[in-house]
Parts: sequence; C-alpha cells; structure tokens
Amino acid sequence: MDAPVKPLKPATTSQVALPRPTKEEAEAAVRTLIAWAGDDPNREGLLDTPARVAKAYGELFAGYGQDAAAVLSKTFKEVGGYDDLVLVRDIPFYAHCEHHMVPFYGKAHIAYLPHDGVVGLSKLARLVEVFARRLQTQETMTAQIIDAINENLGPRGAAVMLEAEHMCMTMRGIKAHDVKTVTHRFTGVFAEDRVEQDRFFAMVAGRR
Ligand SMILES: Nc1nc2c(ncn2[C@@H]2O[C@H](COP(=O)(O)OP(=O)(O)OP(=O)(O)O)[C@@H](O)[C@H]2O)c(=O)[nH]1
Ligand SMILES: [Zn+2]
Repeated sequence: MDAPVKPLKPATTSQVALPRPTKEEAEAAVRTLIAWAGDDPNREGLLDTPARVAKAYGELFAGYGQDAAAVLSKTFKEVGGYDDLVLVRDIPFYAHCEHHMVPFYGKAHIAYLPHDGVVGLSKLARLVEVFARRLQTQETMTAQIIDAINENLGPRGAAVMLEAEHMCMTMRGIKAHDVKTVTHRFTGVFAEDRVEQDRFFAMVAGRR
C-alpha cells in the first residue's frame, strides 16, 4: 500500500507566491487523478506513471523557469543597414489551455520592423516556447509575445499571429473538429498602417 496522499499546499492566484510542491506531492496528485479517472494507480502499468508525469511536466511547463528578456538579450547590428520587415512564420508550438489543462497547438507568425539591429531568428522561436510552455489562453500568449518583443527590441512595429487547435474543443465539450482559432496583435507601424498589416497577412499566407 502506498503512503496516504499528502494534501497539496493551498493554491493562490499568484504564480510567483505559489510555494512549489515537492516531487512526492506532485506524484501523489497524479495518483489521485488516476483514481479520479477510474483506474487503479497501484496496478503494474501505472506504478511509474506519476513519476513520468511529474518529469514530463518539467518539460511541458518549462516556460515558468524561462525569461523572455534573456532570450532576446543579444542583437546584431551588422546587417548592411537592413531595417525592413523580418517575418518568421510557421513556428510550431504546443501549449496547455489554462481552463482544462489540455493541449492547444498550432503555429505562430512573428514579424517586426527593426529599429537598432536584429535578433537571431531562432530567438523568436525560443520566445514562443517561453510562453507556450505554461498554462495559457491563446489571447494572453499573443499579448505576451508581442509585449516581450516591444520591451526588449524596441522595434518600429511588431505583428504576432497565432493559429491553433484547442483540444478542449475537439476531443471533449463541443467536439468541434478542425476548428482553428486565430489571434493577432499589431503594434507601432503595424497598428497605424493598414498597408503594413496587409503586407504581414500576405507574407504569412506565403503570397510574398
Ligand atoms: N478565450 C479563450 N477561451 C478558451 C481558450 N482555451 C479554452 N477556452 C475556452 O474556455 C471556456 C471555458 O468555459 P467554461 O464554461 O468555464 O468551461 P466548460 O464547461 O468546460 O466549457 P465547454 O468547453 O463549453 O464545455 C470554453 O469555452 C473553452 O473553449 C483560450 O485560449 N481562449
Ligand atoms: Zn480548454
């Protein structure tokens, strides 16, 4: 018989103030959920599952330990004076919806108009990871990505679009398959100029 499940520490609304439970407490919580699902956490096939889930959470929610400012800290100024639009499109991401804790996944498209140098292209994909690997809403994630770009790169303009499928809408609930949710936000020149917005949409669609 396993030791009785220790109670989890009380939840707070603040991510920062929340005391981190121990690995043993996390594993006990997984055992509780297995039993809640209707299975026996003590049967052989499930014995190692709580430890695996706790370990997987470290990867799936790694974003809490990452810092957008650090990801965007290095810029390059030697780009031949290039200051036109840079678009990195089709960045794949996997996030978890904060309502049901099931995945939503899709693609992010990020564009910016450089002001004083450019950032390494991989860093924009890393930035998406920083915010995807948390409990999220698609809207919050869109806003966090563009805010981080503005705060750390100070571009003349930025544009972010996310297209995602929410599994809480496909495998449960309304069970609406192939539904895509699209969010986008524009700042700076992109917010002011419809021509720039249209250029962004055309480039995201691969037409330019
Ligand atoms: N705006 C927004 N809603 C989301 C996101 N992810 C999931 N949701 C929605 O969150 C809502 C939660 O609604 P509730 O009525 O509180 O929960 P529920 O009874 O499980 O809702 P149903 O999914 O309709 O069964 C649902 O409408 C989900 O589709 C997201 O990223 N953004
Ligand atoms: Zn959901």
